[in-house]
Amino acid sequence: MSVRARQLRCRFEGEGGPVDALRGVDLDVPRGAFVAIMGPSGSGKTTLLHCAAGLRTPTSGTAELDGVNLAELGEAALAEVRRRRIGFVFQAFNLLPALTAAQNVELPLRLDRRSPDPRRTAELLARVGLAGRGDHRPGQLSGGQQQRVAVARALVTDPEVVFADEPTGALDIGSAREVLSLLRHLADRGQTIIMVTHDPVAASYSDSVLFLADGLVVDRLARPNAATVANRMAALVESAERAANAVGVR
Ligand SMILES: Nc1ncnc2c1ncn2[C@@H]1O[C@H](COP(=O)(O)OP(=O)(O)OP(=O)(O)O)[C@@H](O)[C@H]1O
Repeated sequence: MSVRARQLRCRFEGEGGPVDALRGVDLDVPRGAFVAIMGPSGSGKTTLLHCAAGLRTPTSGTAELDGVNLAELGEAALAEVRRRRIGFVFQAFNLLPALTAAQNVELPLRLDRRSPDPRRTAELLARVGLAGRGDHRPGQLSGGQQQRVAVARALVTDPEVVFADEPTGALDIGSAREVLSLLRHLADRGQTIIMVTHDPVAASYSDSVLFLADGLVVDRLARPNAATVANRMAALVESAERAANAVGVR
């Protein structure tokens, strides 16, 4: 599934006044591409992911999946697209504490009134390194294990596009590598992957990196390697800090 956005703007009414999280962002991700989104904290990465996936309505601009403008879908059709065609890994995992790991993974199928196949659930848990943990509840799992349950849950419907918000943020190096290799494999098979990350090594698994700063796309990098990504990020963070200091001085 291709993902496209044009001139996305998103304004939040914050306590200290309005915040423009996105100020005109374009996104073009062809089917089967793996794109990483990076940028300093607060640059709009999560907001972009939510708008592109139809979880949030932008203030203006358009988000399209396979050429269909999400704003033109009714609530029911949009919910169906989200249930059947999109997988989303939330930054805060969003697991249900009363359900086991396996039940959490199967939830998107049950919400779609489909019967889960326990073998497929077990296989997915094994692929994220959680073989034999299916009957544990989130409270009995480490943060990294919970994050891997969240990744397995996003994949259970075999979605055409996976949006992942820092899917390796809580993982040790070995588990992160497993999850990233899995995402890379899915992209090579034709699933589209859009991943927010702070980690240059994670970004190096992608086909291209989009850099955001202050709600705008400020750079792009094709065929990234970790060192080049780290250099670009360092430059971006430095200029964001310089801009913040300049505002403070004024
Ligand atoms: N619900 C909200 N209400 C008010 N302001 C918000 C809301 N969500 C995000 N923002 C603001 O919008 C801006 C962009 O937030 P966003 O979470 O998209 O950034 P981010 O790049 O994902 O940050 P991080 O790397 O810290 O997760 C920030 O200034 C944030 O404080």
